[in-house]
Amino acid sequence: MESMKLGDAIELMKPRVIWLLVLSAIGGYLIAAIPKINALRLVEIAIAGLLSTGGSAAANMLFEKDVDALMTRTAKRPLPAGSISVKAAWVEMIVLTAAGLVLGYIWLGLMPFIFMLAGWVFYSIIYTLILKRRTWLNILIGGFAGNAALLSGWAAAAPINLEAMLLSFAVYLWIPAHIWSLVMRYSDDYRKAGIPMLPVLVRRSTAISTISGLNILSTIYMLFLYVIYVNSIPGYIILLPFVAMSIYISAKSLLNPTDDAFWTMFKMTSPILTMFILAAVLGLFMQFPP
Ligand code: HEM
Ligand SMILES: CC(C)=CCC/C(C)=C/CC/C(C)=C/COP(=O)(O)OP(=O)(O)O
Repeated sequence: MESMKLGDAIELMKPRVIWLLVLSAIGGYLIAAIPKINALRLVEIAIAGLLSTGGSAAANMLFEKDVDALMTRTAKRPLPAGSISVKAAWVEMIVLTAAGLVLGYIWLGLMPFIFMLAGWVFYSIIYTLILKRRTWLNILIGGFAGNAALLSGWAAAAPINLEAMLLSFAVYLWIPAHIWSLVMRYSDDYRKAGIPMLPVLVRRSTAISTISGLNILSTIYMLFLYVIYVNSIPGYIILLPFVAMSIYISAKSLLNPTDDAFWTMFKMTSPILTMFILAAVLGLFMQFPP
C-alpha cells in the first residue's frame, strides 16, 4: 500500500467532527445506565464509536472527493489534495468500518450494532451517496444518522424507550441549524459545487429566519428535555448559559444577518449540544450517585 502519512489517515476520519458523535453515544449510554455505570462498557463504546464513525467519515470523503475538490472549505482534504491514494483510502475506510461494527457487535451486542450500522448507512450511503447532490431534504433524511449515534449508546445500557427516542431527537433537531448556518457562510461553495442545501435554494430572508428559528427551536427542545427528564440544579448551572447564548446568537443573526453571524452560530452549535449532554449526565449523576 502506498505510503500514507498518519496525519492524513487521521484527517480522513474527520476527527474534529466524530468526537461529538462518540460523545453522543457515550451520553446516551450514561443517561440510560446511571447509577449503574460499567467503565469497561464506556471504553468499548468509545473505541467502537470512533472506528465506525471514522469509517463513515472516510466513506464520505471517498464518495465526495470530486465535490470536495470544488469547495474552498474542503479542497485541502487528503484525497483532493492527493496526499492519500484512493486505494489506501478504501483500505482504511473498510478496515475502520469493519473493525468498528464487528467490535460493536461483540462488545456491545445486537441492538447497539444495529444502530451503529444504521448510522453508517444513513450517513455514508443515504445522505452522502443518494441524497446530498439531489435534494435539499438530504440532511432531513440523513440526519437520522445522528439519532442512531446516540441510540447506539443507549442500547448498550437499556432497551430503547420513549425517553431514548425523544433524547435522540435533540441531535436530529440540532442538525439543520448546525449545517445550514455553515452553508450561509459558504453559500458560493455549495452553489458552485451544485449541492442543493436549503439556504442556496431559497430567498436569503427565508434562509435567515428559518435557520435562526430552528436554532432557537432546537435549543428550547433541549431545555424542555432537561426539565422533563433531569430537572436538577447542577445541570441547570451548565445548561442555562448555553441556552441563553444560543438564543442571543440566533436573535443577533436575525437582526444583523451577516456571514460572520452565521459562522458564529455554526461554531456555537457543537458546544451547545456538548453542554446539553454533559448537563444531563451531571444532573442525573448528582441525583442518583453510584
Ligand atoms: C446530516 C448530518 C450532518 C451534516 C450535513 C453535518 C455537516 C457538517 C459540516 C459541513 C461540518 C464542517 C466540517 C468541516 O468543514 O470539516 C460539520 C462540522 C461538525 N459536525 Fe456536523 N453535520 C451533521 C451531523 C452531525 C452530528 C450528528 C454531529 C454530532 C452529534 C456533528 C458534529 C460536528 C462537529 C463537532 C463539527 C465540527 C464543528 C466545528 O468545527 O466547530 N455533525 N458538520
Ligand atoms: C456510525 C455512525 C453512527 C455514523 C453517523 C455519523 C454521522 C451522523 C456523521 C455526520 C457528520 C458530518 C461531518 C457530516 C457532514 O457531512 P458533509 O458531507 O455534509 O460534510 P463535508 O461537506 O464537510 O464533507
